[in-house]
Amino acid sequence: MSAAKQVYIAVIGAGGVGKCFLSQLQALAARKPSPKLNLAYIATSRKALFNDDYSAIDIGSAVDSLAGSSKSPLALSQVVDYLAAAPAKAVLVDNTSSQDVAELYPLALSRGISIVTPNKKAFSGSYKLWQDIFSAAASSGAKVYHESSVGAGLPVISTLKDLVETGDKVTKVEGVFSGTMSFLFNSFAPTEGQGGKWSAEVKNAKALGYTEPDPRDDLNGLDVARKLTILARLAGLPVESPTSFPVQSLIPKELESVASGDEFLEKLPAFDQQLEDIKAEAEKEGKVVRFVGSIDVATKSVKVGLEKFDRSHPIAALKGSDNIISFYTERYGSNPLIIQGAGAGGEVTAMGVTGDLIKVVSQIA
Ligand SMILES: NC(=O)C1=CN([C@@H]2O[C@H](COP(=O)(O)OP(=O)(O)OC[C@H]3O[C@@H](n4cnc5c(N)ncnc54)[C@H](OP(=O)(O)O)[C@@H]3O)[C@@H](O)[C@H]2O)C=CC1
Ligand SMILES: N[C@@H](CC=O)C(=O)O
Ligand code: NA
Repeated sequence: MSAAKQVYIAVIGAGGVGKCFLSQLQALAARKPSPKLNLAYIATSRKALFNDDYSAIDIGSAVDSLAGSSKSPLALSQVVDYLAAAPAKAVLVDNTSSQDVAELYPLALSRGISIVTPNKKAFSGSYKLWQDIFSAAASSGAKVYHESSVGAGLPVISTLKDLVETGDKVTKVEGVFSGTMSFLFNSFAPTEGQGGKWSAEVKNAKALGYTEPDPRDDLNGLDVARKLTILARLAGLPVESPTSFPVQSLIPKELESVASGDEFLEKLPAFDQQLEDIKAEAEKEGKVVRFVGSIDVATKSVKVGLEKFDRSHPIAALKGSDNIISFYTERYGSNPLIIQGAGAGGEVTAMGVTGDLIKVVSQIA
């Protein structure tokens, strides 16, 4: 097959999502699509695997080979140089939650490298970074897709883009945007039965691969704030940052300054009563508490935090790590367009990433 029929892929990050992505990529590559998908670089923060002549890394054994590799990762700007010099078009798949990698996107895009990622940092950082990313993509023609940055593999971003690009007017977006928060409240404050201990459920959410690498990024509301920042920007609001609107944190004040996520998890059981009190207050009204977010486009207001719901409300009745996202628009009137399903987990998140890769490859090769 000629070089022109190949697409070179670099993968940064091989954790919960990255490993699932690699197995989906292996299945995709085995289907022998045209063009051929050539894994040319893979790295974690400590190790890398690549060949100077761009010969393909075996996808099926990439994780094991990476663990045994003696190569250090290239500096991020060198990753861009390496991909820009590849014999055909290249895609950078960022499966990290790194701000440094996110800040590389404008440079990569400006050099013709497309980006596919579940990482929220680039799209919910400063508004300038957002503008730099999309103007670099517009000038070079490189593509940038980030479906899994909101609602994991659920078609949230593609749906919102379709609404906006087809001329509908989005008036409000609301719902449950965190798989971790959904799982925590569904198991700690279920609509029926007792529920588990808050700190134990936080550990479970981490073990199930729902949390951010540091679970405090979920519990402080910032992960949901990032998702709302992304959706608000796509709906036309130039939100400056995820800290420019009210966000409720569930981190106990006493633990705000602990040094690491592990130390936080160790100390959290001593503060379980704080969440028990919130749960009991809702129960007194016959309700359950849930962590939600909303964007009101007309008033330009975005907010994130706890609210009480009747037990029969669709938000109260969610299961597992499910998200529920309602789009109110002029066309849909008072019956919103609703998207519901798993909002976290390696396989469903990787599905969004692999789906994005398929779209990019079909456009660039
Ligand atoms: N888990 C989920 O359900 C969802 C996750 N996401 C997003 O997906 C991304 C990945 O999440 P997840 O897989 O759970 O996280 P993990 O912590 O499991 O994996 C992160 C991976 O990124 C690597 N990494 C981190 N920083 C760097 C860096 N600077 N350079 C190279 N590699 C780096 C880590 O390597 P090392 O171990 O060496 O540090 C690790 O391999 C995040 O952005 C997250 O927000 C989005 C939707 C759902
Ligand atoms: N930690 C996030 C992962 C997906 O974005 C969540 O729990 O929703
Ligand atoms: Na999504």
